Order: sequence, then C-alpha cells, then structure tokens
Amino acid sequence: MRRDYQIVVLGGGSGGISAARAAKRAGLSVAMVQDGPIGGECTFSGCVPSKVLIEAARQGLPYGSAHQRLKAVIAEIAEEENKNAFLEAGIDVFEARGRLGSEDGLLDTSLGVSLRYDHLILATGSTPMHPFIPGPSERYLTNENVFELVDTPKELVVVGGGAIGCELAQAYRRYGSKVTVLELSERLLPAEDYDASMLLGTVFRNEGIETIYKATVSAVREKADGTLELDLSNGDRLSASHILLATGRSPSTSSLNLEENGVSLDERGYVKVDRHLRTSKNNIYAVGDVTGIALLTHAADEMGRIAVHNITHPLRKRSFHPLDVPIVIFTDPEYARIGPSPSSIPNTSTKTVTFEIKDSDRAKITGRREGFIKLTVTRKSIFGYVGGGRVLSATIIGDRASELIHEVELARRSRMFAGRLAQTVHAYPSSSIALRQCAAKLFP
Ligand SMILES: Cc1cc2nc3c(=O)[nH]c(=O)nc-3n(C[C@H](O)[C@H](O)[C@H](O)COP(=O)(O)OP(=O)(O)OC[C@H]3O[C@@H](n4cnc5c(N)ncnc54)[C@H](O)[C@@H]3O)c2cc1C
Ligand SMILES: NC(=O)c1ccc[n+]([C@@H]2O[C@H](COP(=O)([O-])OP(=O)(O)OC[C@H]3O[C@@H](n4cnc5c(N)ncnc54)[C@H](O)[C@@H]3O)[C@@H](O)[C@H]2O)c1
Repeated sequence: MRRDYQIVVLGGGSGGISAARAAKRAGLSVAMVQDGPIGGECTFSGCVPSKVLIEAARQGLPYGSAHQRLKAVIAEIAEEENKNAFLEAGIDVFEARGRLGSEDGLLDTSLGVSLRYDHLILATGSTPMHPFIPGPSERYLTNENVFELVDTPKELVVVGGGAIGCELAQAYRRYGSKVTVLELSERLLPAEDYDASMLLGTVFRNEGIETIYKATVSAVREKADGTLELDLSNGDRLSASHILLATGRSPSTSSLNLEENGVSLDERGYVKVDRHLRTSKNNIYAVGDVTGIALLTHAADEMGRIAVHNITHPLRKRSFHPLDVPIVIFTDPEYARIGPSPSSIPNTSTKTVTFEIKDSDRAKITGRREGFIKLTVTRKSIFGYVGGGRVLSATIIGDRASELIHEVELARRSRMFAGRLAQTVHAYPSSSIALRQCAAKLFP
C-alpha cells in the first residue's frame, strides 16, 4: 500500500512533534512515523522523569512518593501528546519503524505501508552511548531504564560527570544512595565554565558524593550476593549495587538507509545539515538530536519549526543558531549558559564582569549564597564598548539560574547594549537583580 503526503516526519520526539505540528499549521498534509510512544526521550526517559526526581528531592519527598509523581507526570503529558491527539489535529500517525525506501521520495514502514513524500524530516533522535565495559552488561543502567527503579539504589556508581551524570548523581544522593561519580576528564561538566565546575565539585563533596576524576571503569564482576565489583582504570576498586552509564549519546541513524539515499553522515554518525537544517539531499531535512548540534529538547523544538518554515518559504529561509540556545543543567545550584562556550571566547576582543551571588540581598534573605554570574560583552560595531558593548555570553551558577539566563538570552538575541541590563529596573529583592548588579560592573 502507498500513501502520499507533502511532509513525512520520521520520529515522534520533541523534534518530530514540533515539525509535524508546524507542517499542519502551514496547511500541509503530514504523516508522522514513530516506533515508540509519542513524546520520545524527553517525556519518557529524559527531561521529564529526571526533573521530577530532582524537584521532588529538593522538596524532601521520599523516593517512593517521587517515583509515583514521576509516573503520574509522564502519564499526564502523554495524555496530551498521543496518537489520538495527533489524529484529531489532522496528523496521520504510523506506529512503525521507518526507513528510506529504494525509490527516491519513498519511506518504507514496518507496517508494510510506503509513504511518498515531497519532503522528509528526519527526527530519529539519539540513544545512550555504551562504552565497552567487560562484565554483566545487563546490569548497567542508562536513562532508558534507571527511571524504572522503584527503590533507591544502595550504592550507585555514575559513569560520566556530564549533564545526566551530575543531575542524577545529586538526585539519588538526596534520596539516600551512596553515590560515586567517575569522570574521564579532570572535572565535572568538562565542557562548561571552569569556576562553575569547581563550585559544583565542592557542593558534591559537601553533600557526600564521591568524585573520581581521570578514571573510568575497565571491568565489572558480579559477586554471588549480586554486588558489583568494579575495576577502575586508575587501579582502584569499587563495589556498588548499581551502575549508571551517562557517557554521552549515539545518533539513531543506523539501518535507515541514509547514505544509500544520498544523506551524508558525519564521522560520529550524526546527520550533516546546513544552517537551514537541510541535509545533503535536497528534499530531506533533519532536526533534533539526530543532527548532533544541540542535544536539547528546546533546540529540537525550534529546529522542527525552522525546518518546516524553510520547506514552505524557500526564498526566505531561516537559520538555526546553536549559540542562541540556552543550556541549563538542573543541579542544585543550577547551571546555565547562553552564547559561546567559555573555552571558545577570545579574551582579546571581549570584557567579562563577574558578580558573586552572595553579594545580592536575595541571597542573604534565602541563604542560597553560592554561585556567580559571569557576563561577557564584545565591541558593538561603530560604538565599540560605548553603552557597555554587546552581550556575547553569560554563565550563571546559582539559585534560579534556569530562569535568569533568559533575560541575557533576549539581550544577546536583540543585540542590545549591555548597559540596558543595568538600566532596567528589577524588583527588589528578586534573584534577577543580581543580573542588573553584574551588568552595572561594566561601568566602574
Ligand atoms: C536523562 C536526560 C535528561 C535530559 N534533560 C533535558 C532537559 O532537562 N532539558 C533539555 O532540553 N533536554 C534534556 N535532555 C535531552 C532531550 O531529552 C533530547 O535532546 C530530546 O528528547 C531530543 O528530541 P528528539 O526529537 O531529537 O529525539 P527523541 O526524543 O529521541 O525522539 C526520536 C524518536 O524517534 C524514534 N525513532 C528512531 N528511529 C526510528 C525509526 N527508524 N522509525 C520510527 N521511529 C524512530 C525513537 O523511538 C524516538 O522516540 C535530557 C536527556 C536525557 C537522556
Ligand atoms: N538539563 C539538560 O538540558 C540536560 C540534562 C541531561 C542531558 N542533557 C542532554 O543529554 C546529552 C547527553 O548527556 P550525557 O551526560 O550523557 O553526556 P555529556 O556529554 O553531557 O557528558 C558525558 C560525560 O561523560 C564523560 N565520559 C565519557 N566517556 C566516559 C567513560 N568511559 N568513563 C567516564 N566518563 C566518561 C565525558 O567526559 C563527559 O563529561 C547532553 O549532551 C545534553 O545535551 C541535557
């Protein structure tokens, strides 16, 4: 059987949902092919369950109640985003695996139905990367099964001190697990700001989370009582009841017939796209994790809309700008960044001012004193540093960093004079006054 559509979206996670809805809004006939529940990783094994656990731990709930809440929140979101809701919205849904067909413009599905498309949007996401560790691999947890745990792990070893590792290590520690983080690099969040990483390392130590740097697991043995014994690359040994792998992601691009159909992949297997999100094949776009660009839900969501816009407005294309995507890591204190990564900022043509959160009255009131804001500005064309210059980037670690970052994002996006942040009246005693105080340091 064959069906015809203007747009076919392969994958029903954050990127696919956004693309399918945008295509429908644009009045196109659209089908989504999804081999699991609509919502993908974010809803079922990513943002939503992890953030419920983190927030419930912050509120002091016991793990059992947190786990019930996690299930309830997922169910509530799935209630709004499911096959029926999409069908009602006029989006055909095929619950199937899809792959590019041998004929141009054709997607084959495991249901035996082939879908002819004018444009295809790839949104197949990514899966956890599994480093090779000899041992009982069926005992290794990833984000795909860790949220199924109904009891707190007694002794949890988290392999990888990146976004997932840091968020979950802290959450499980707060539920009472003995937690050890193993990180290959010399610090937590190695891609992020050095000082923020040092601060988080101190917070982790104070909370009783052990951190072992420049180390990984080289082998695991399961003892008769079920305990796991871990050999570390530095020669040490650890024992644990559970191991969680959080060592990065692999793109879901194998067995899609992509290269056979002219869609180029990069050396890591991610789909190569140009700034308009078009692949090396004219009528195929890609959005979300599968592009390897910014592995975040809000990035996938934005990419979905941009891809559809570019398909429907070929003469007025929009670009996707990864540097305009905020990064937030929901540790406590929260970490947030907008703009170029700290290591890529040239310090010859920029100025950075830092404000310690402890110096704000809000911090004195709440007692949440840890953290800082770093604001980096660059010269504005013609005006140079007049008016404070142009906002280039910001790093915030501290209470409510996840909220504060968006004000800087707006300033950056609108190429605002940084001084406007210092001129803007902020309510006393809010957390965001700290941002105004930080910007004021541009005018000593
Ligand atoms: C623990 C964790 C916490 C996270 N927390 C956050 C957070 O707080 N904020 C944030 O912004 N991001 C967070 N992320 C990242 C976020 O979850 C992802 O960036 C986002 O879900 C990617 O969306 P996507 O649509 O690209 O892919 P996915 O959500 O993976 O969707 C792709 C879908 O395509 C389906 N699929 C794959 N191949 C095929 C095929 N051949 N046929 C049919 N269907 C197919 C898959 O089953 C999948 O459901 C987190 C991730 C993890 C793991
Ligand atoms: N709050 C959020 O937005 C959020 C939360 C979680 C995840 N995510 C997304 O999910 C993606 C994946 O998260 P992640 O934490 O798996 O990846 P990551 O890239 O953030 O971190 C992986 C970490 O594991 C380390 N590592 C790699 N191999 C190792 C090994 N063999 N032994 C020890 N350490 C090793 C790396 O040095 C790195 O620090 C992130 O890139 C992020 O975009 C976002």
